[in-house]
Amino acid sequence: MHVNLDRHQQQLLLSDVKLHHLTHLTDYLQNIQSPRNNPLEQNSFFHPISGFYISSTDVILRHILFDLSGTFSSPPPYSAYHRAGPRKHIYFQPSQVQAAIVTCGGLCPGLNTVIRELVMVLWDLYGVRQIFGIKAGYRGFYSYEPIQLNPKMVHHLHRRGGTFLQTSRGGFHLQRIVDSIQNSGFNQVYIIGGVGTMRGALAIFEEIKRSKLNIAVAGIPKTVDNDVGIIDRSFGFQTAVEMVQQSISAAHLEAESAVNGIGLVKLMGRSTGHIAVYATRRGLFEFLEGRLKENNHAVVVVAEGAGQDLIPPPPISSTSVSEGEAQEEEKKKMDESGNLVFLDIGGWLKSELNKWWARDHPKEELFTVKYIDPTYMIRAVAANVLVKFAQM
Ligand SMILES: Nc1ncnc2c1ncn2[C@@H]1O[C@H](COP(=O)(O)OP(=O)(O)OP(=O)(O)O)[C@@H](O)[C@H]1O
Ligand SMILES: O=P(O)(O)OC[C@H]1O[C@](O)(CO)[C@@H](O)[C@@H]1O
Repeated sequence: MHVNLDRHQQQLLLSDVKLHHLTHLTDYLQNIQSPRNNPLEQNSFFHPISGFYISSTDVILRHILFDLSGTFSSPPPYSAYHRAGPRKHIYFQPSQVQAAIVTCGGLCPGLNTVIRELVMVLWDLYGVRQIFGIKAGYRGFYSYEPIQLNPKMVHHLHRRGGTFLQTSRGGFHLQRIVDSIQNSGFNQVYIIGGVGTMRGALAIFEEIKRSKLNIAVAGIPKTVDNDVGIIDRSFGFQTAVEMVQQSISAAHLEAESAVNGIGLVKLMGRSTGHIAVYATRRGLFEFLEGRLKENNHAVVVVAEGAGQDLIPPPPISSTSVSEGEAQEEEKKKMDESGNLVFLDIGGWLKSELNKWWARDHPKEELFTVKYIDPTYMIRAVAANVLVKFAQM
């Protein structure tokens, strides 16, 4: 990007933009059918207006904030990605599409809305009739019969939290999954999930490409943790933030209604946010001291991944454990997908706060800590806005 600024004129030239290549079926399949007009052209209810279709020159820049004064210049190249959305020409004949939809990982508000919109768009706008739900995450590809979906089945889904298809962690066996996709005749696979799920989707796609299969894979990122690269946030994030407000407000009221009251809230988000907490932890007690003097109450919000190295691990069942037992203990620290299972920073912090008060305030002043852990209430709710989807 070249920036040339003077008082009368501002000129911004876009160069040095690096468009990341998005592998297309035509990149590795020779005998692919020629593209056909999008069936939306013939749809009696939906008339695409000019500019509706996304073309290969529509891009989205990775960074959208720039300092044009040059004080904090960001070196090129500037990453750009293809935009998702409906194309004027498509490569699959809708009558030959067999679509599979799967949700993996933890819950996030809006999963059901995405499932519903996928089914509705495929069915109503594109005329696809073979749409299947894969039960319980990646393992569902090889462990359960697919569920055939239609608009009637998913009609009310957007009003419900959770995932109608169920979800799970672990169970990622690449070859079994790809074999099952192939044996079931799926040629469009929609994979909804977080960062782990997206890694899995990429591995599936790489295998499909390596085997030169005519199967499209679409990863639909969801995250309440904000830990999926490239995207700033996904559907459901706003709902989760809104849900948190109730807990923070409850913590605030509890704190305000006590003498020297502290409301403590633990929030999900894996390690997201813990850097900020690390940066401030040394001054936490000093900060609270001042806050209580000034306000008589305080609210502390702590990220679930914070301070893990400070919390003493739970005692190992026996002092002389065998190697096998020690390995079992190690495994308990990971969930089925290999994510670290966090120790409870909230419970530990509550007890540390009480100890601090007893130690440093010998005058027997009143002190209350109320700890709220809204963990699953934040994500196990319906999304507050409809997530609209119109891409294929
Ligand atoms: N590197 C990886 N390669 C292939 N599959 C993976 C990888 N990491 C995780 N998976 C699989 O992806 C699925 C979801 O992963 P995980 O449980 O970590 O949740 P997630 O997608 O990160 O979502 P959440 O944010 O809710 O944790 C699991 O079935 C897991 O086995
Ligand atoms: O459902 P589980 O396995 O308890 O997962 C909890 C984790 O899932 C998330 O809610 C979503 O990734 C994290 O914020 C949290 O650490």
